[in-house]
Formats: sequence, C-alpha cells, structure tokens
Amino acid sequence: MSSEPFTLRWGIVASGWISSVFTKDILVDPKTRGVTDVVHKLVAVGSRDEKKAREFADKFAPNVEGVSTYGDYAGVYNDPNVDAVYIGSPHTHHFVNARDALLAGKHVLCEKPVTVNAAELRTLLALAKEKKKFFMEAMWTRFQPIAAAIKKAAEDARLGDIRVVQADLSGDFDIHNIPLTHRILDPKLGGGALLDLGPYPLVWAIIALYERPQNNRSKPSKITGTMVKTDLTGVDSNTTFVLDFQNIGAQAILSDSINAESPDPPLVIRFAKGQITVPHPIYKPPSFSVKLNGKDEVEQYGPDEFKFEGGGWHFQADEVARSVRDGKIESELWGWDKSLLEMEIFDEVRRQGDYVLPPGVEQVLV
Ligand SMILES: NC(=O)C1=CN([C@@H]2O[C@H](COP(=O)(O)OP(=O)(O)OC[C@H]3O[C@@H](n4cnc5c(N)ncnc54)[C@H](OP(=O)(O)O)[C@@H]3O)[C@@H](O)[C@H]2O)C=CC1
Ligand SMILES: O=C1OC[C@@H](O)[C@H](O)[C@H]1O
Repeated sequence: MSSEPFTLRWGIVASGWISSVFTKDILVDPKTRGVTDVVHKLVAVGSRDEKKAREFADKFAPNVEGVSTYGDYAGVYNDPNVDAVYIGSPHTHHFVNARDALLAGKHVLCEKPVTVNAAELRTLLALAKEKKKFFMEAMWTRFQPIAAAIKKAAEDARLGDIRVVQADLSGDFDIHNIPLTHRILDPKLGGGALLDLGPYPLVWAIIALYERPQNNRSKPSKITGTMVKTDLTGVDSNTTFVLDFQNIGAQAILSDSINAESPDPPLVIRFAKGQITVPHPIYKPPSFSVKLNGKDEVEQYGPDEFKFEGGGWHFQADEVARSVRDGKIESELWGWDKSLLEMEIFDEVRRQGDYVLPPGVEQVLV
C-alpha cells in the first residue's frame, strides 16, 4: 500500500503580514506536528505589485525553487500549477478575491472574517457548491490541538451543565498614532474591533455552546450587541455582544477592543460544577486549567503538551489538504454553517451598534 503523502500546491494572494506567517508555516515539515498524510508546496505568489511578490517569495520561501510571482492576483487564479488559493487581503477584499479564485476553478482558504456580511458569504458558498470546490474561512484557532482538548474538557460530565462563556480579544493598536488609512481604522477596509477581533471570542462560544452536543447545532436564541465608536474614523473601538442559548440555559458574553489590552484571564467557561480558565492569547492559547467547585486543586493542561514548530497556522492548511484529497468541499470542523453564523451575528451586532460600512464596500447586500 502506498504511503506517499498527498501534496497540496498553494498560491498566495496578497503579500501582507498574515500571508507571510501562513507561508512560513506551510513550509514547516508536517512531520514536526505528527502529520504524515499531507504536505504543502508553495507554487505562486500574487501581489498588486510584482516586485513585492518576488521579494515576498525570496524572503519567506528562500529555499523553495520555481515559485511563480505575479503583479496581480489573477495570475495566481489562472496558474495551472495552483490547487488552492490562500487569501490574505483586507476583510473588504475577501469576497471579490475568493469569488475570482472559485470562478477560476481553485479551492479557497480565505482569511477571517471570511467576508464583511452574510450576503457576501452566501454568494460564495453557492459558487463553491456550483464549482464543486473546497471553501473555508481560515479560522485557525479551531484547528489547533488545544481547541480539541478544551472542547473535550468542556464536555466532561464532572463540570456539569454549561452556564456562561466569557471571552475577550483586545489589543492596543495605538490608534491615535497610526494612519487613518490603517486597516484597523479605515471603514473602507472594514475597520474596527468587531470584524477584526470578534471572530476569536466567537470561536470559543461556537466550540463551547454551538457545538455542545445538547445544543443540536441551534443558533443563538437572542443576539445583543453594543458598540462604542472612535471619533477618528467612526469604526467601533469597543464592542460587546451577548449570545443567548436559551435551549441549553447558557450565555456567551463576548468583547473586543482596539484601544485596550485583554482582561486577564481573557477566557473563562463557567459550568454548574466548576470552570475552565484559558490564558492569553485566545487565538492560540498555550494552556488551560480546570477547577471543580469545592476542590482546592486546579488541574493544569499544557503548555508542554501543546507545543509545536511554527506559528500554528499550518493546522488549518492540513485540513484543506485532507479535504481536497478526499473530494470534500466543506470542512467538518469549521463548516460553512459556522462561518455563516459568525457573519449573521456580526451583521446583527453592527445593525444594533449602528455601524454602517461606507457605500460600495459591501459587494452583496441581502
Ligand atoms: N489569522 C490570523 O491570525 C490573522 C488574520 N488576519 C486577517 O488577514 C487579513 C489581512 O491582514 P494583514 O495581513 O494584517 O494586513 P496587511 O495590511 O499586512 O496586508 C494586507 C495585504 O492585502 C493586500 N491589499 C489588497 N488591497 C489592499 C488595500 N486596498 N489596502 C491594503 N492592502 C491591500 C496588500 O498586498 P499586496 O500589496 O501584495 O497586494 C497588503 O499587503 C485581514 O482580513 C485580517 O483579518 C490578520 C492578522 C492575523
Ligand atoms: O487575526 C488577528 O489576530 C491577532 C490580531 O492582533 C490581528 O489584528 C487580527 O487580525
């Protein structure tokens, strides 16, 4: 029987920060994380500027031969050697970039937030279905081994019924000293806390509440959101949203800020009989602890058992490779329902918070 790993050939779209760390990660030998069934190959990079694409390949993949570089993104979509396109452009460009990649017949891994509204996402999902191509939001946190361990702990009968998920991802972006055109501040790039940071507190609510077996994949019974805007550009600097899961008697209290650091601890999951505490950063937690009510001892998990080589973005790449190999168009772990739920929640929070994106930014409305 052949034990040759399946090779997925990647084309990278946009040469910014997240594309650089993703590219470095797919070049990490998968065996270092115990993966032997798939491998990744970088074959193309596209930037709005060909010089930047070449510099990107030279800097982040210096030992990879034959990487094609393009001065536009279409070069990557139309490259016959590319199987899957990774999209690392700003939020507001995800829809058009993912659409064009799918139309060219490529599989797609698209950065978070997958689009800027649910209508854009629905259009992409219909296209992926029509073209029979794999499509996934790059919700990397869900694929880290620690996420599975925390989910298992959250479903441990010793803790009893789940009550509350409190999660925050914040960061001080020094907003008074960065250009108003920075993607975190510019409404034309979907700036603000919710769209950039909101996916992370939400992923923990999805793991602990939406995925909880007793919840039967029911959506939240109620969504409540509130936003404080910065006078600089009008984007949300601080957002809090609450998700009620009435059927399991639980609630998520989620927040994010672009001008303050996260509280410590940033993630606490409370149960009838105890709690799970997770330290910063919630997008890549190093460890977690479980405390049962009435017991002095705290059970500590990690950090040693969750260490790996690379930045942690490669686990989601392995999921894409396996899915493509197996002819799937959707991930089982981060399926389309979860990205759609995320976008529907964000649409509702922006509606309640009165955050309207500038005209023309949303490519599909309703
Ligand atoms: N999963 C994660 O851990 C992270 C995810 N992200 C997500 O990745 C996306 C990009 O973030 P990040 O890499 O930090 O951003 P950067 O600003 O560093 O890079 C974005 C790149 O997009 C391209 N681009 C295309 N159109 C525009 C435009 N109008 N303005 C600016 N850039 C443009 C540029 O590449 P070029 O010039 O080559 O075309 C640019 O370098 C966001 O959606 C963000 O949410 C960000 C950080 C972490
Ligand atoms: O995905 C992300 O994770 C970390 C944040 O600092 C960053 O702005 C965001 O895009």
